[in-house]
Amino acid sequence: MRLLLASRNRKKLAELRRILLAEGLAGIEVVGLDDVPEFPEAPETDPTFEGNALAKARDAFRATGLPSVADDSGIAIDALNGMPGVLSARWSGRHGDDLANTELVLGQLRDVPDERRGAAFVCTAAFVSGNAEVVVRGEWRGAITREPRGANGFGYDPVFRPEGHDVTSAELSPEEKDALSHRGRALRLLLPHLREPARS
Ligand SMILES: O=P(O)(O)OP(=O)(O)OP(=O)(O)OC[C@H]1O[C@@H](n2cnc3c(O)ncnc32)[C@H](O)[C@@H]1O
Ligand SMILES: [Mg+2]
Repeated sequence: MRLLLASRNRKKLAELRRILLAEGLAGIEVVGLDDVPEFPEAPETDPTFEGNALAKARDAFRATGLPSVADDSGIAIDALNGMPGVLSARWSGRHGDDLANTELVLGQLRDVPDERRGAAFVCTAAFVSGNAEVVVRGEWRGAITREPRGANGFGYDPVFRPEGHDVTSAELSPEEKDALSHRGRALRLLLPHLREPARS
């Protein structure tokens, strides 16, 4: 069976691929959007991670006929009432500009004391195939630092210090991040559903 990972974010795609391959999905070949003919993608307009993930996975399944996984994710900052949330990728106004997005968040939190800098990474993963639609959610709590640190990962990783750690998630190794992260948690919840159709 071929499984399509429907993301345009190269670094997110690499994480999705890495997490799934680490789980040893026998009989499943993981492909990305670059491996299938291009298709129109609806804008991500839903106010919830779940709604956007499902829309992305449905688009991909409808266009390709391949069982498809989509991930809608972001960071929810307590002191910003849960924002940027679903707007995380374009918080600064420029989609995918990780540097501008993190700089903006650091500026918005400049006067927020350490004990109120809590945040959570959220990942919802949706799986759509011929006979099933499943959506799961993984969360990873931590705090927003005062300066970026570390070169691994992407997005807000350099300014996110996971609970129980003294380093940012951009200072964790890829394997450490996957073991703890919102994305790792969500995908591991999805695994039993992915294995199901591979047997039939
Ligand atoms: O929609 P696709 O094509 O998958 O790619 P995207 O980058 O637009 O993805 P989202 O709409 O789900 O937005 C997710 C944003 O949230 C942030 N984010 C999500 N997971 C993250 C992680 O593990 N580490 C750091 N930042 C993350 C990062 O800024 C992402 O661009
Ligand atoms: Mg997106």
